[in-house]
Amino acid sequence: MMYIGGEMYNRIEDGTSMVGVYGRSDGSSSILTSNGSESRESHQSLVEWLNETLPYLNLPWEASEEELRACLKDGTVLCNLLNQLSPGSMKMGGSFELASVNIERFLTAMDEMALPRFEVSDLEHGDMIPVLQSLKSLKASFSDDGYDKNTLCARRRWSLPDDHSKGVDCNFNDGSQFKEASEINISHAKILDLLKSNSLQNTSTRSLFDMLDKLLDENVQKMNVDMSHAFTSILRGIVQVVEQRISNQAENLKNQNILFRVREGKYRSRINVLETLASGTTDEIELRLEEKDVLQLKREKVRSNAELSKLKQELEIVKDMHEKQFLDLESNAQKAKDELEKHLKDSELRVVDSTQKAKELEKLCETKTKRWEKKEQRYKSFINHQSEILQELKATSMSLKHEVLKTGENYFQDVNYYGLKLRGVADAAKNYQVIIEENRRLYNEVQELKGNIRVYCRIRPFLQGQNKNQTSIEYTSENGELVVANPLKQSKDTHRLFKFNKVFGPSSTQEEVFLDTRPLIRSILDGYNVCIFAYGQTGSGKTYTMSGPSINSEQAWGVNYRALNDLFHLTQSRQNTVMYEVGVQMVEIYNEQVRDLLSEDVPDASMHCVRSTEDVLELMNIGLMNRAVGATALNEKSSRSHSVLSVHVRGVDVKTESILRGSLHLVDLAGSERVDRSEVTGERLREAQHINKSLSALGDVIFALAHKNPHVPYRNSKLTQVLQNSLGGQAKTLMFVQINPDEDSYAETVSTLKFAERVSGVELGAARSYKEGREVRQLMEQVSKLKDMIAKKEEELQKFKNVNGIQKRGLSSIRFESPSPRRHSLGGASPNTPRQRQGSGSLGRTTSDSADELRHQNESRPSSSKFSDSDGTVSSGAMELTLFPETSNPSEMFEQSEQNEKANVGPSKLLKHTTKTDQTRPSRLSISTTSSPKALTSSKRPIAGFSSSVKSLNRKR
Ligand SMILES: Nc1ncnc2c1ncn2[C@@H]1O[C@H](COP(=O)(O)OP(=O)(O)OP(=O)(O)O)[C@@H](O)[C@H]1O
Repeated sequence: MMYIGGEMYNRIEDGTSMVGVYGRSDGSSSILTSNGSESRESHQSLVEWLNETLPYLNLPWEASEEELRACLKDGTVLCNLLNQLSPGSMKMGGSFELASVNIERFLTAMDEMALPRFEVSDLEHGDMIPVLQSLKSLKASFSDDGYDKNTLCARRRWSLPDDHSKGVDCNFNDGSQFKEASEINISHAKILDLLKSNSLQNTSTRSLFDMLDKLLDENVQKMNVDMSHAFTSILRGIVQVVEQRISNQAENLKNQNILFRVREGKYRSRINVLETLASGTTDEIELRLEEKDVLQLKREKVRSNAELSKLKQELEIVKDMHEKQFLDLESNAQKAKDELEKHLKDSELRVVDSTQKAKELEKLCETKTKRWEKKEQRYKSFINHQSEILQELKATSMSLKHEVLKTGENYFQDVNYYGLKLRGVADAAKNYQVIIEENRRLYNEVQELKGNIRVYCRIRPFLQGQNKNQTSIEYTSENGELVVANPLKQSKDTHRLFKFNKVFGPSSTQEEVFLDTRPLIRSILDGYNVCIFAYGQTGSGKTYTMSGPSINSEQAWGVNYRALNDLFHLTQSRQNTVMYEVGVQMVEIYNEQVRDLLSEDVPDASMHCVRSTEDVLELMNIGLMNRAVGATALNEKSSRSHSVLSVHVRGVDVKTESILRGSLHLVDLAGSERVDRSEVTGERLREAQHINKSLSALGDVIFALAHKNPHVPYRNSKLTQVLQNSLGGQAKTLMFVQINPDEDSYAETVSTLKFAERVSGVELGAARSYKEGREVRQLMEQVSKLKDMIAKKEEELQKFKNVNGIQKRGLSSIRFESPSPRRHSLGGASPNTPRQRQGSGSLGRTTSDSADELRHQNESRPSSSKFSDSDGTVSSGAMELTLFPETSNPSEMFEQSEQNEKANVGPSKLLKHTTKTDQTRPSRLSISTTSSPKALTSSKRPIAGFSSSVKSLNRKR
């Protein structure tokens, strides 16, 4: 567009300059000057025309070029001239306007009219011909024979008011408005207004093209639908104007061509006139004029001819040029038209395209805008939320900081506080063990004073093949606490707490167990009666605790061996002050029958004097071998009987000759489990029933003792009869409660522990030692002598009765009144007397001796009445006598011991020995159930009281 516009513009200029060239060529100037008259004529006509147009000029008719220059130099005249020709076409800036500005404004107008122009310098100080030529052209344009259309057209072009101070384009005020409009992107309405006001007509072609360019370049992208229509309209308007101009130009050119032809004709006619003049009047001239003039004329003619031919040539050239120019212009116009149309189509397509794109863009923009708005909203809310959270976090962090600081302070305070406390605790902990020991000792002492039955609990370790994880033992403590729980039921109710004097865990050794038992055992050397029994279900370790798994290893020894071993050591260490005698009995209660374990052929308890540990071991071996052992599902070697090992000690103080008597009963009870669990039938079932019966009788006795009942049912079983002295008397009693740790035994364990708990609450009263002083002994001897005397007197009396029948009745009545020795020995009113407890105190004595003793015992033990047997058939005291016999005359026991010593035999040999000797001299230590010859031959001398009592027991079964 620019190119086309620019080209067109140049063409027009070229055209103009051609005109100028035509007007201002040196040739023409010389022609004008050479043709003085015509030149003058034209000069004069120009001056004339100027004066006519602007009368105030009042130029002289023959005004020189310099005069004209002076007149036209400031440009005002030129502008006024145009204003005069086309009134109001030029806005005059007044006297302040610069000359160059006025001239330029004039020249621009000339350009627009496609009239030849001149240079400002020409007017100022150069050649005036171009100036004059230009004015002449102007004059010709506005002359009557000139082309009014052009004039009108030209007039239209520069007739609008203009801001002359804005340079070349400033002439076209509306064009500049368009330019501005395009530059500032004027509104559609404004563009349309411009179109309607037809201002485009007055805009230069170049400006139009510029405008178009800018519109296309800058606004097509931004254009919306409405704008695109306006834009199309503008384009159409511009194209129409350009077309119109091109056609005008073409018209102009045609007119100029015609003008040139007219002029050519004129020049031709003039040339003809001049030729005619030259040929027709030669003679006259020659005649009339002087030869000088003729020559001058000839020269002028030649020159005119030359000039004419030159003019012709020039005319031809100009003609050709014009034609060529015309053709060029036409073709250019056509090209421009085509290109413009093409451009228009392109523009339209682009506009449509742009419109579509704009629509799409608009839609896209809308959706994007919406999306962005949504996003913005979301971000805003997110940021708000975040800032709220941040605030909260800040607040939290502050509070946390405070809290941390506070906690830190508290922590340090606490640390200091607890440090102090800890120091206190550490100090206390140092003494804790000591205090615990002290507490235990004190507790035991209190228990001792109260006479409580001590209870030690021992937990058997898991045996091989048992699952160690399935235990019912939850907790054990040093101070005798034990918690059992049912592992099959996971609730708190299943947890049970028991408290005993001591709890030995599975890892406790035999030695540890004995160490806690030893003080008790040792007390028998001080004259106390001690009973230790082991209670628990089958396989819970009763035999293990009491006897140990093997007698061959000292480490494995149970309480029995260790106790006797310890006693021997003690008796030896004390032998300078006290002379001790130790006798041992071992029986078992099987199916409610008492059986001696040390003498096969003697069914009742036989006493065996022992002097060393070896003696004891030998005796026990015999006892263990004789013990009834049966196989059950629970324990292969489960003993089905209660075994009782009794140790009797008699000590004589060397200095005071006072006598100490103490006894120790070590009882290994049969398994306490229920019958149904033993899975036994027949004989085994009967055994189990007996065992259970005796154990429940034991429980009843303990229950009666715990409640301090006036009646204690000792007689309900052999076991309770055997243990009567230990349970009800003023003895020291210790029970080992044995438990299995496995979960299967939970029920048995709990029932065992419950039983043990009841036992531990039983108070027997403070234990008392039996010490017999010399005086008492002397008195007893006196009593014995007196008894002997009475007996003699009775014998004499009997003889006398036999002699005198009359006196027989009276004697009988006396005998009836006197208490029966047997009755006394069997317990009578006070079976629990010391003599009865000693049992063997009546061994080898007469019934009168027994009666004396009984009397003595009644005096010394009035409180024993509570154990009296109401029916008088057999008393627990009788059992006491049989199992825990005491020789009233210790020398008998020593006598026997000495005999053994002389024979240099141990307990087993003693058995044999006694077997042999007892046939002739029954031992006082031996016990038999009957006084039959068989019994007498069974190595021990039968004890009347014991025999009868055992018989009675067996009868009771
Ligand atoms: N403390 C223990 N350490 C190691 N093994 C033990 C312990 N206690 C018991 N045992 C073992 O457990 C098994 C059963 O023990 P024991 O025979 O002493 O039980 P019991 O209660 O006497 O049985 P029963 O009522 O049938 O006589 C034995 O093999 C024994 O060696």
